[in-house]
Amino acid sequence: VEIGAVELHRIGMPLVRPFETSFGRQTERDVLLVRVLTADGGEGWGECVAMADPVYSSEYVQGAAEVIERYLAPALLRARTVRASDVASVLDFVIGHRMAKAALETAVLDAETRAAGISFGEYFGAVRPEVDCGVSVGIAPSIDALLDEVSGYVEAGYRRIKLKIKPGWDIEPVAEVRALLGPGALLQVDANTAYTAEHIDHLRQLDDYRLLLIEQPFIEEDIATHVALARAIDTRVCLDESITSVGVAVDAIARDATSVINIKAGRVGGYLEAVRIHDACLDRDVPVWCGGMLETGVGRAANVALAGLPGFTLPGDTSASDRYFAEDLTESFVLVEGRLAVPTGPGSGVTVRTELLAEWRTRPVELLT
Ligand SMILES: O=C(O)CCC(=O)N[C@@H](C(=O)O)c1ccccc1
Repeated sequence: VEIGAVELHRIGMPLVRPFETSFGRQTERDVLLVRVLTADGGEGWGECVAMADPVYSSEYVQGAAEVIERYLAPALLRARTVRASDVASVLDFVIGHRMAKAALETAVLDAETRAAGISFGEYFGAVRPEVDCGVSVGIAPSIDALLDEVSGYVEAGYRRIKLKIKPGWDIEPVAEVRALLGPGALLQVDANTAYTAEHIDHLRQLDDYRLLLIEQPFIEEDIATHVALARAIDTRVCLDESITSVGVAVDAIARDATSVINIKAGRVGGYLEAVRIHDACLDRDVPVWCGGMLETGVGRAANVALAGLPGFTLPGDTSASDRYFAEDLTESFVLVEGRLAVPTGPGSGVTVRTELLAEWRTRPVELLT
C-alpha cells in the first residue's frame, strides 16, 4: 500500500472489574491506536498493547506514542509504498519497541488485506472458523471472591481458567479452584516473573493439581532457572515475557526452558513474527496458545484470527469483549459455547466505532504526514 498519513488515537476504557497481577492492579486501559491512511483512500488500524506503565515490559503507552511519532512513523512515511512484510525491515533501525512496531505493522497489514479483500485469518493461514477460549483471572481480595469470579466464567462457558499467582497467593487459590472445577477442567497459572530460583521447591507443590502449565515464573532474561524448574517439576513450563522473537523461542525450546509458548503478537513485534514463532513451534511439536493484553476489539479480532492457526492447540486468553469492557470499540466479541468466531471480513474484519473513539478520546488525534 502507499502510505499517505499515520494517525495516533488515544482513548481511555474503564475495566468492568479491577485486574490484579503480580506486577500491579489495573482499573482501566489507556489505549493507543494507530490508523494508517493510504494514498488511494483506504485505511488500516493497529492497536498498541503497551500498558500505561512499564511494569509488564519496558514499553509503556506514552513511550510507544513518542517512538512512533519521532522515529517509526517518519520511517514508514519515507518508505511510502510498503507491504506489511516490509514494515519490520523499514523499522529495524530502532532497537526494541516491539509493541509500538507491532501496532504500525498491523495497521499496514489491515490496510493491505482490506484493499486485497482478504481476511487476517486467510492471510495468516487460519484452519478453524472459531477458536476455543480461555479466561485470565486476576489475584482476588479473598478466596471466596476468587471462587465467585471463576464460577461466573465457568457459567459463561470458558474452556480454560488461568489464575494469576505470586508468592503468598498460589497453592491455596490453585487448590480451591481445582476443587471447585473438578479434576478434568483445564486450569493453568501465570506468575508474571514473580518467583526466583529459591522458590523451585515451593513450586513443585503445583504438580498435585494437574495444571496445563505454569507461565513465566521467573524474570524474562533468566532462561537457566526456567530450565532448572522444568527439570524439577512435571507441570509444563510456559514462557511469555521471555519470548520476544522466533530466534529466542527456538533457543528457549532447544535449551528445554519451555515446552509450551504463549504467543502475543504485540510482544514479538507483530503478527508476522507471531506466525513465524507459530511455525517454528509447530515444527518442534511445541503447542502454543494466544496470549492477551486486554485488547479492544481491534486487537482482539487479530488475536482470534491468529489463534485459528493449526499449532494453537490450547485455549488462549482470547476472551469475550465483556470480560473487560462494558462496551467495545468495535463489534463485540461474544462467547458461543466457549468459542469466538474468527472474523471473515476483509482485513481484521471489525470496524472501529468512530463515535465511541470521539467520546472516549483522552488526547487530540495526532496526524503524521
Ligand atoms: O485476557 C487478556 O487479554 C489478559 C490476559 C492476561 O492475563 N494478560 C496478562 C499476561 O501476563 O499475560 C497481562 C495483562 C495486562 C498487561 C500485561 C500482561
